[in-house]
Amino acid sequence: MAALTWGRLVKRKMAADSASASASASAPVLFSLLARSRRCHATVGTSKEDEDTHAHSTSPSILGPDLPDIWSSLPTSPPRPIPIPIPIPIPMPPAPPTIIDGKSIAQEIRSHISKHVINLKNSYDKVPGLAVILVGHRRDSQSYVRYKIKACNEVGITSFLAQLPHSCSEDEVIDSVTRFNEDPSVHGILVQLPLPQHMDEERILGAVSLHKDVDGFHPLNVGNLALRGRQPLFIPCAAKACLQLLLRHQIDLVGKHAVVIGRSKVVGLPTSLLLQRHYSTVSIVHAFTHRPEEITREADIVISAAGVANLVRGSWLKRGVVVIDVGTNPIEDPDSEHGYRLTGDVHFDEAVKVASAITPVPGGVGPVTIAMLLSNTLDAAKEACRSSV
Ligand SMILES: NC(=O)C1=CN([C@@H]2O[C@H](COP(=O)(O)OP(=O)(O)OC[C@H]3O[C@@H](n4cnc5c(N)ncnc54)[C@H](OP(=O)(O)O)[C@@H]3O)[C@@H](O)[C@H]2O)C=CC1
Ligand SMILES: Nc1nc(=O)c2c([nH]1)NC[C@@H]1CN(c3ccc(C(=O)N[C@@H](CCC(=O)O)C(=O)O)cc3)C=[N+]21
Repeated sequence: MAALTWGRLVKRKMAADSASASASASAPVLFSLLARSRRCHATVGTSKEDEDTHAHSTSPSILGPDLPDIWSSLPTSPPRPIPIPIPIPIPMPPAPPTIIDGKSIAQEIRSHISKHVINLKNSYDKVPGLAVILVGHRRDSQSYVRYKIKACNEVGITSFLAQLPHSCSEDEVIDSVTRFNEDPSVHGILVQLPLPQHMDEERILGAVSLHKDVDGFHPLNVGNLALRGRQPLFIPCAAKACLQLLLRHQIDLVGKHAVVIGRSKVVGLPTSLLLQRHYSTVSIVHAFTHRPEEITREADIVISAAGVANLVRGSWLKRGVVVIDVGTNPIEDPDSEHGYRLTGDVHFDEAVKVASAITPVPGGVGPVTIAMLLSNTLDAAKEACRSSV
């Protein structure tokens, strides 16, 4: 409606001008009216997006088909002085953000892995095997282990599960690790974390054979990831998943400022190392970082793995930033089936208004992390074939 009303005013003004002014004056008049019309419509919308949409959509209506019907109704007041035309830049509306679909990327990766598993079976009569060691009865750990086993079944990887009670000794866990180290049908070993507090995590993880360390937590694999010119045998799955999501979306990493929130061996540390290998400039934010929002606001890419629900607010982010949310945090929700739901580290509803691309939780990094575990297991089985011929 507003567009039409202004269109009519324009025509009235033109009619008045045409009655008094010479033909040579009409071009600047039209230009000034166009400019004013744009300015006028810019006030109609309530948001920046509205402004831009109106600025684009109204200009044709000024010269539109309703032009002749108001020639007869002239304005009663005298024409106002014509302002000097000022060209108004018309900003392009921001493109809607890409919601990175981890589920479908994981599906693609899994079907690729399935084919390789079949090839390996046909060519070498070898089926990749993944062993998972689960200590205790944490509900979240049990679910994650279930997902891993289900994913193995889907792609034809054999899975083995050792379940130990919370009260077992560190040596009993090491015994399980040793048995799987020696079993030729097991190519990858994963000790589900966290372990009970009374256990020395580093000792247990250090016992996993370097060649079966599909989690990539062995100190030699971590060291080789950190050192230029060296190649780790395995890279931690969540870090690989983050890079997969970025690379598959053709997000340029070279020279970009990436901020990683968290520095754990599971996610933060390997992700920051991997980003450096891809030539990003990396800042690390952790629990002791002062004013983290000042650092994230400078980032082209933010990867959050703090385990703190809704830590990263929209105001922490620069417009156009790419956001990868690794955090998987259960929050109470009496309306959902299990009394809780999962949420990320990033306040999605705020961040989605600022970001150019963002991963959701669930359905972002998580499924790709599991796909990377399958991929590492397949690599371990291939390597075992190579070393046995
Ligand atoms: N989607 C997926 O595939 C995966 C998701 N996850 C999820 O990612 C999250 C992190 O996991 P994980 O690395 O194992 O967790 P950890 O608890 O081991 O590490 C958390 C890291 O975040 C930092 N941190 C904690 N609070 C803050 C804060 N307020 N501000 C800034 N930094 C903070 C800690 O800093 P400091 O070192 O100083 O203590 C630490 O480095 C969890 O939600 C987990 O469930 C984990 C693995 C895979
Ligand atoms: N040795 C070891 N290696 C790990 O890699 C490891 C670990 N221990 N301990 C726990 C964390 C956590 N982690 C996740 C993996 C997948 C999802 C995942 O698939 N999440 C789904 C949702 C799952 C749901 O709905 O419950 C998603 O985000 O869409 C989440 C978290 C791996 N971790």
